[in-house]
Amino acid sequence: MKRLQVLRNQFTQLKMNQSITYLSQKEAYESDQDLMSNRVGYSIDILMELAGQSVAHCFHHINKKYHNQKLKNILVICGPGNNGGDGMVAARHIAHLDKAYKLTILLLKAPAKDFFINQLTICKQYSIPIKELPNEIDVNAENALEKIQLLFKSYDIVIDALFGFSFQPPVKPPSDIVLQALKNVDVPIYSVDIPSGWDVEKGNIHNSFDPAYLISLTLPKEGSRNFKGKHFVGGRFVPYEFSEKYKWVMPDYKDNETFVELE
Ligand SMILES: NC(=O)C1=CN([C@@H]2O[C@H](COP(=O)(O)OP(=O)(O)OC[C@H]3O[C@@H](n4cnc5c(N)ncnc54)[C@H](O)[C@@H]3O)[C@@H](O)[C@H]2O)[C@H](O)CC1
Ligand SMILES: [K+]
Repeated sequence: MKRLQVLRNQFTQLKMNQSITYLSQKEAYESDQDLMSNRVGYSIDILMELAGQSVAHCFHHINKKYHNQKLKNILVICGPGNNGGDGMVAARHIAHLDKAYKLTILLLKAPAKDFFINQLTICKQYSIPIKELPNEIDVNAENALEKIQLLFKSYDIVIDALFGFSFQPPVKPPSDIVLQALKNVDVPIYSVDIPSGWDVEKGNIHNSFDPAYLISLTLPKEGSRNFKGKHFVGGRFVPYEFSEKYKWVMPDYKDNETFVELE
């Protein structure tokens, strides 16, 4: 009888995850704005903290389950927008989960906004080195691609927090060379929200890299429907009323977990 109940729960879970809602770029943007409206009351700091923490928890779960907790040396590539901010938050939460994790943040350029400067200040309290690509590598040199690939290969894992749901192709330099380098490294890549360089609605139509893992936030985006790797969602911060308001089917989170794997 108990076994039957377990199977029934698994089936419900499977059905739920298969039929959850996928968002268009516009829907992702508008619902994010709604979360931060006076009506709902979140701020970007709160949302990013929750999003980044769910990425960290999910990352740790994957590392334990699929890599025997052996991968320790982690590069977090952070882009200029909030996807990059999620990467910064995730980095310091990962630092809390196992003292053996060694994190490095790679920025494409120095951030101008106080908000990101503050995020990096917190990361410094965790002794996370913060590198800027132009200080590491001359991106205009002939061998720049090779050098970036070598840099990436010196880590066990790369977390891709370069672009999220606001990405508009075509990709501009120097991000183009970074995406190209990611295509040629064989370390596991974890993408935050959407694999960078993918069209948010049409998927990998610009021949970008294919990450091993994707951690979508709030809900997956249309472009990730045909994602072939292991797909997770972190979004256990969206008020229940959003399901009703937007006719969303949200994933079913278990116990006290902040992420869920899509089957
Ligand atoms: N509700 C949620 O799920 C939350 C998600 N969060 C994260 O926020 C990002 C979206 O953030 P946003 O700042 O709007 O944009 P991006 O990070 O995607 O990047 C914008 C950044 O990138 C530049 N850019 C755009 N296209 C290109 C291009 N072709 N080439 C080069 N550069 C490009 C643009 O100029 C901007 O500077 C979402 O995905 C989540 O990860 C929140 O953190 C919390 C709530
Ligand atoms: K990304």
